[in-house]
Amino acid sequence: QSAVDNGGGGRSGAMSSPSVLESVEKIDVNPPKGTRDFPPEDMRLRNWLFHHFKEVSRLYGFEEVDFPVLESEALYIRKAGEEIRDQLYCFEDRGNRRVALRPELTPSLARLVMQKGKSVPLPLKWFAVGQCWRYERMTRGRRREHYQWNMDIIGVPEVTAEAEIISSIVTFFKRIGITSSDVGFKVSSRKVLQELLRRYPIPEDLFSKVCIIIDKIEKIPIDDIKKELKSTGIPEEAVEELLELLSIKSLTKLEEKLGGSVEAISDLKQLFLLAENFGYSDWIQFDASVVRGLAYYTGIVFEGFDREGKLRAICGGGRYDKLLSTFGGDDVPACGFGFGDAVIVELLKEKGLLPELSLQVENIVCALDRDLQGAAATVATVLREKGQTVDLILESKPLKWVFKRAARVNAQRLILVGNTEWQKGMVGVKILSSGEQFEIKLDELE
Ligand SMILES: OCc1cccc(Br)n1
Repeated sequence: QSAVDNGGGGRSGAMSSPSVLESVEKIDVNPPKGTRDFPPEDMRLRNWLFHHFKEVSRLYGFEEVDFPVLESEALYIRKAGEEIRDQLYCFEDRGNRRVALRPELTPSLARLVMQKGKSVPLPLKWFAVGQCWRYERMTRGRRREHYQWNMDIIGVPEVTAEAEIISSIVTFFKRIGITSSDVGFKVSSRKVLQELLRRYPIPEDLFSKVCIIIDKIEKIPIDDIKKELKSTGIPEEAVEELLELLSIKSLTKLEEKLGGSVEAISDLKQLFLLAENFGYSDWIQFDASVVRGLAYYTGIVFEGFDREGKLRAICGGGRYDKLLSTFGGDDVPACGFGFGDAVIVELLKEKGLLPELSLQVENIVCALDRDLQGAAATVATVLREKGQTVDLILESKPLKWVFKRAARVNAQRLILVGNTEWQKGMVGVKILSSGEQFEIKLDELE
C-alpha cells in the first residue's frame, strides 16, 4: 500500500512522489490460493462459455438474476453434514455479523423469491451465472472458486419442470459440440430412498443425513459408507437393503422392488416419457445411486457425467420443494441445477472441442509522423462511429513495430495517416491478408 493512497489502487498518481512511498516487499503477483486470474485468452474462453449459458437460458424463456457474493452465513447452516458446509468460506465482518462467500446460488435465489413474495407471480424461471466459493484445505490442490450457471423453475410441482431444465442442459451441450456419446445424465429420485427408509422405524430428520452419506458412495470406501450409515442409527438390515437398492439401474427392477404405486416410480416414468418428447432419451438413464450432495433435494435428482468416467460430475440438480419453508417461508415447489465452469472445460479439452478464440481487430490506425497524431485520432473516431474496431497506435513507432502489432492483434487492415494524403483528405489503406494497398478519401472509408 503506497503511503499516499490515491484511491484507485492503481499506479500511484502525480499526487505522491517516490520519496513518500514506503518501500514495500515485492508483492506476490499470483492470485490467492485456489483462485484464478482471467488474462485475455482465458477471458475469451470464459465469455464464450457464458455466452452459451446465457443464450440457452434466453432460448428457454428464463430471466437473468444475480445476488451478492457475500451472504449471511445462516443461509448455509444445514445440519446434514454436507461438504459444502464444512468448506464454507465464512467470517465475522466488522459489524460482528456472520457472513459467508456463497458456496452455491440456490439459497440466494430462494431468499430473493421469499423477499419478492406475492409480487412475483409464479411460476418463475430464473437463471444466474455467478462466482461461488469454498474454503478447502489446499492439500487436494483443488480450486476455491468457480463460476456456476444455475437455472431454476419456482412454482411448478410437476415433473415437466425437471424435464425442461434437463432439456436446457442438453441444448447447451449440443451447441458446443458435445453429444450423447460424450456425456449422459444419471437420473433418480430421493423419493426412492424415502420410500425405503419409510419401511423402517427411522426419524424423518435422518433422511437428509443418509442422502449426504450415500452421495459419497463413489468417493470413499463402501465400509466407511456402511459405518457412517450405521452411526446415524438406522438398523443394519436397512443399511444392507439400502445399498442393494442403490445398485439398481433399471426402473423395471426398481418397480419390482418397491411396487408400482410408489410416487418415485410414477415421477421417474413421467420424466422418461417427457424425455422422449423433448428428444433427449439417449442422454438419460435411471441410476438409483444418484442422490447428489445437497441436503435440500426432495425428489428427482440428476447429474451430468462424462461417459469415459475420467472427470467429476459436469453438472447436477433436482427438485427442492422444502427449501423455502426451511427459511421460514411457505412451501413452494422448485427445481434447478448448477453447472460449473471448470469440469466442462476439461471435457472440451479431452474432446478437442475448445473453440479457437483469437483477438480480432478490423483496423490499426497509425500516424506516419508525430504531428499527425490528432489526424489519426480523427480517423479512428470516424471508423469507430461506423462500428468498426480500431486499435489506434498511440505513440510514434517504426512501421516494422506497427506491422508486428498488426499481426499480433490479427488486424484486417492498416490505415496509414501520412502528410501528403492527409492534405488531400485521404488516408493510405493496406489490406494485410492480400497486401493490396490504395489511398481513399476519409469519408469514403468503411
Ligand atoms: O462444486 C462445489 C464448489 C463450490 C464452490 C466452489 C467450488 Br471450486 N466448488
